[in-house]
Amino acid sequence: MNVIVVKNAEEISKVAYEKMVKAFEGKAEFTLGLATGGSPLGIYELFRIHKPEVSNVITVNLDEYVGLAEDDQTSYHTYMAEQLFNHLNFKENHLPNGNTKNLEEACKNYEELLQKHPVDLQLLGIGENGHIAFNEPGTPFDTPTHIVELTESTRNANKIYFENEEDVPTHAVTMGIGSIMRAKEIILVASGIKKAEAVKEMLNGKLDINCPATALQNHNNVTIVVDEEAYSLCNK
Ligand SMILES: N[C@@H]1[C@@H](O)[C@H](O)[C@@H](COP(=O)(O)O)O[C@@H]1O
Repeated sequence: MNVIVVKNAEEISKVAYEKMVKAFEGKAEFTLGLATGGSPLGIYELFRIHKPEVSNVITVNLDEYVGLAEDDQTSYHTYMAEQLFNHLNFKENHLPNGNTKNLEEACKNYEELLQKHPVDLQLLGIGENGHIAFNEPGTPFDTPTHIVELTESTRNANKIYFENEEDVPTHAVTMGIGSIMRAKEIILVASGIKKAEAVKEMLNGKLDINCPATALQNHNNVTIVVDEEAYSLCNK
């Protein structure tokens, strides 16, 4: 894995943004995999400031909570609309459907979409427990898009986005590790000391389903962009 260590979150966003734009500019069509959470916010801000040409870009997001209406303030649909889709004219935008009675079918449909539009570049964050998208520890590395029950640790980390703790959904629909690994290129961003343990495991640990991000060791085109704090436990 190619590792770029920079000073802080702002620098991470700059490096990731520039790599992403370079990848899709001038391409007839490009499928860009996007992520939510705190980590990509600075990247999306740069998109809003610089407004690159994205009419050739189809976006596919990693995941969505189960049981929230698309226009719910805390859904990932709303997050993406507010951060990006209301500001730039992408060719198409897709997120998994977590608000349906037939979640199995929603997973199947999303996997079909990914087969139709293979991801050229996938942006990822990493959870404190090493999860990628919502693939929690214990998820086999070949899983397609599926329904997950969120761990206490993930619900805890994400509760800041909800008014009440009990509002944090218990389940989500997520691209699987198998789906993510099919992306031709992956950029993972992580900043801050809270991510240091997960980053260390991902880079220095053995392949282990208990740290989903270690799966990335098997991918041939991954760039990890981290700040000094997130990298601080590596090689120690
Ligand atoms: N489903 C998202 C992940 O895609 C994200 O990478 C992770 C880290 O979030 P943050 O960037 O806020 O630390 O949180 C959530 O669980």
